[in-house]
Amino acid sequence: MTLHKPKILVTRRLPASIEARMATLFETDVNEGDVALTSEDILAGLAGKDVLVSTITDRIDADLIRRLPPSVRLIAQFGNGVDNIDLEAAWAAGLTVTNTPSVLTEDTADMATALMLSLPRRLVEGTQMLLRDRQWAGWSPTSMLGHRLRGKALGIVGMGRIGTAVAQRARAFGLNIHYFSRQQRPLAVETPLGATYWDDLDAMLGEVDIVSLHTPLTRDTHHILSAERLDRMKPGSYVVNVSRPELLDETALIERLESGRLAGAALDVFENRPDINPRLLALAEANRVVLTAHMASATLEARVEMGEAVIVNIRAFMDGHQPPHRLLPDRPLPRTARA
Ligand SMILES: O=CC(=O)O
Repeated sequence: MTLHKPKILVTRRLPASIEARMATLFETDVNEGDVALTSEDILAGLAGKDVLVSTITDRIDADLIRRLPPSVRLIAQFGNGVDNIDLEAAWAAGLTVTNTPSVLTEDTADMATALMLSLPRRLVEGTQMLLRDRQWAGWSPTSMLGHRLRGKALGIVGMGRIGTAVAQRARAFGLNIHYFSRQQRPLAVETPLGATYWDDLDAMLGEVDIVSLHTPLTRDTHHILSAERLDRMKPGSYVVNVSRPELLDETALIERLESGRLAGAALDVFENRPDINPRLLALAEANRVVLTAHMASATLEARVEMGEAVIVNIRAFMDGHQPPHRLLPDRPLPRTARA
């Protein structure tokens, strides 16, 4: 049992209800500025604290971990992905690390599905025509023709919680589900989805019309959609990425979109954010890609539930219990700690 209120540093603003609850439960310092803190700012803010509440915009690398004040024993990440944290270094330093999985699964899957629909059905283009170009194409037998989703094949890379939720939605749209994953999912998962498991990603890529990435960024998955693999995709197919930008070779993707080899891409994450590659912006102008601003899990509901999960993790840990979302070294490690 803790005798004092846990002292926590929160590196970004959180929904008001979560900040209010944290203020009653903990001695809370919030980064009011709400821009990503530097390592030095994080370290200065952590003096005398018990817990670092980090988010995916913080770079928690081995150097920062080595320099943490000894009072800090928990990194309670507000987020599902933890590729911004050097987990090996954290564990080696005896720290506990938690995240907030599950609560953003459905919202992220909704967004991936919306992006998947937006490409062949020219949703953004239709809006642009009315709004930017003030043009009315109107109904005609030949105007604004897209492509039907039903009957096409979707290849999901990473059939975890989010990948499975995407498959459920895609199934309702009549897509045939294929997936590549570290492990084959049980029949109880596969059968209702009519899902086909591939243990060879290269082979799957040649069979599907849309590839959607839903794997965490680890040492093994960095550029899992490499230039060579993009070349294995069917001509005229689509890429959807709401996961992490480093899962694909962005330059190689751009080249294949520019050449017309691939029909389109819908991206929520970008290698050089916030400076999005101008070639991607030009492709967006030409309605070849749909770009959103890392907002796949951005619903108020998800953010509040993520905040609640952080609170539960902190309280359990500080009371000497196992936090429900403790990360343990039983999964592939993130590739790097990155901003
Ligand atoms: O990208 C969002 C997350 O990992 O929570």
